[in-house]
Amino acid sequence: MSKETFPADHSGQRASTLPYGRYRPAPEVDLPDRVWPTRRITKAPRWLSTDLRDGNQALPTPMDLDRKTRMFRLLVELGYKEIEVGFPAASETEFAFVRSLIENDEIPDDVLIQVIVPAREALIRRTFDALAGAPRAIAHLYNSTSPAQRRVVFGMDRTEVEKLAVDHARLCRDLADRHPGRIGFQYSPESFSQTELDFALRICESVMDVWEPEENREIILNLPSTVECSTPNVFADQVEWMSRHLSRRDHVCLSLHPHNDRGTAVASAELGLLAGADRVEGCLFGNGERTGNVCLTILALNLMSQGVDPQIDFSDVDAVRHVVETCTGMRVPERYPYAGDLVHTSFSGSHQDAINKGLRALERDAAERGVPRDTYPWDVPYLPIDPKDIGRSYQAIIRVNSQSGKGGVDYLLSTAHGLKLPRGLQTEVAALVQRVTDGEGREVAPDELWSLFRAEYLPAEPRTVLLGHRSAPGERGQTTVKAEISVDGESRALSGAGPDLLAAFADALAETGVEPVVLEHAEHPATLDGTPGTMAYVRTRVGRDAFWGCAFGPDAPTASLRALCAALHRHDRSR
Ligand SMILES: CC(=O)SCCNC(=O)CCNC(=O)[C@H](O)C(C)(C)COP(=O)(O)OP(=O)(O)OC[C@H]1O[C@@H](n2cnc3c(N)ncnc32)[C@H](O)[C@@H]1OP(=O)(O)O
Ligand SMILES: CC(C)C(=O)C(=O)O
Ligand SMILES: [Mg+2]
Repeated sequence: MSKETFPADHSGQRASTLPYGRYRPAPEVDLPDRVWPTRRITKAPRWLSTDLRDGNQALPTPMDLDRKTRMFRLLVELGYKEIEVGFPAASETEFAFVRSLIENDEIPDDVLIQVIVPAREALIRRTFDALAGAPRAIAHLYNSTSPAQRRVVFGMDRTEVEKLAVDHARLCRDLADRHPGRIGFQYSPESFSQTELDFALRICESVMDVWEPEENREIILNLPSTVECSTPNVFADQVEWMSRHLSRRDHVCLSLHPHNDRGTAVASAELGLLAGADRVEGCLFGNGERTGNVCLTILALNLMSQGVDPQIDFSDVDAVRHVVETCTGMRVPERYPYAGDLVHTSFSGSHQDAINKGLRALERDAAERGVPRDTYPWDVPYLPIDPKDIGRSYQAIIRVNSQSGKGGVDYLLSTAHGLKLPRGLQTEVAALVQRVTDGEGREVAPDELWSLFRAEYLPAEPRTVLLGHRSAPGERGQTTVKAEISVDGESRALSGAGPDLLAAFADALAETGVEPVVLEHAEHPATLDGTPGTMAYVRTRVGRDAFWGCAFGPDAPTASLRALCAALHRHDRSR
């Protein structure tokens, strides 16, 4: 036994040349009695889709009027009740889109549109112009608050930035008071996640002093991680701290707007909800600035996977993906949670085996308990949810390459062709397929797998063909058989006896010079090329070797005897 320490020390791991010393860790939040780690998410938050704003502003080619309209209709259909429809002061297209929604009566009564505007007078006035005639809307005012933004973008100190927010909040209120419809307010201290908490609180409080939230006049305070810059637990601390310190909390809807710079926007949103947030802003499939906004699809389906109703209809996630890809010109990658092409697909053998067994167990248990399969509690290894629940078929769940094993092969042959291969045969077919996948370094498609199987085990023209047979009970419980076969085109009549029909046929075949011994036999009802009948599998020893053969027939006896002939055919071929 080696005297080396185990686990091996990592002294061989070298310091990188990355300039990590340039970066500072996110400050910790002083919140020793934080409660978010002990909580659970038990209901859907309020959702806001910002696909038409943050998503749109991040596209190489922003959506035109038609695409924006298509996206808006999709969001309504999915069940979003708060939709940020744009930045009307940004461009003619943005302005025209808001106008078209209002003028064409596109906004259902139970849907609130939101429009964003920075703390700049001309842009605020233009934004309210865009809202003319809207019975209800949310005006979303923002300005950045972090030290870096105060210093380099605004060249202002804290007091000046606070005044910027307050003055423009006041303008929003004046314009809203003159608007005939009902305008709600949202304020975002942009770059909240990089802002000192005491300043974020102070500026939110000052804006609230202007907007005066009260019973039936809620305002939304939206906490963006404009740039995600800490682990999600730190973000959760920031949110809990704000939630606890805000005055008028009962009249504030606390909203989150996580970006995904560190790849943890989903975790940040989830922990932020535990920390007391009421609402999440994000985009379908995580579209948005840089690495995107938090993905609304993942958040919703994560809830579903925990037994919580997300209140958004992702029952056909591929259709949603199609519309989003068409409207944005962006592609959802293969490994994207829930919606990527490969995320419900398994190539590796042990995964396929477990999925195959898990799906069969589910079918069996549901049937035994008389519960419809689609409502039976889901517990299939390697599949966090039933792909069918989000409108995906099982077709691509298992794909066969050199990493695959018998479970995968069995799954494909059983789902596509209704075969129930005996275990030993599964192993053999898997090895046959491996020779192609490994040898040629490629995947074998379901149709090719079927062709390979048929060519090997279901020979169209076996050497020995069963032309007919009759069986009868014989002496001492034996079965006798009279069979007519042709070998290499030459007809022969044979007879034999044995403990069952197959053994009797094997006995009869001895007259042809072979002496097969039936080792295993299985059969089940099946349909081949549209014809109903029986599929049979026979493993027989001939000499020192054993061979599987399979055959289809109109009835079980015929299929079984033909399967024995198929096994002999393989024996002959092997010589
Ligand atoms: C984090 C976010 O996603 S916020 C949303 C950002 N979305 C967008 O920027 C998309 C739409 N934007 C636009 O169309 C344009 O940038 C416009 C119309 C808003 C403004 O365009 P311009 O007037 O040419 O200004 P530009 O964007 O180049 O510069 C921003 C100016 O506004 C100031 N500013 C930026 N944000 C804010 C804010 N929230 N409140 C007040 N002033 C702001 C900057 O300091 C800068 O001022 P300066 O010109 O005195 O230096
Ligand atoms: C909420 C707004 C201002 C935003 O998109 C952000 O901060 O990321
Ligand atoms: Mg954003």
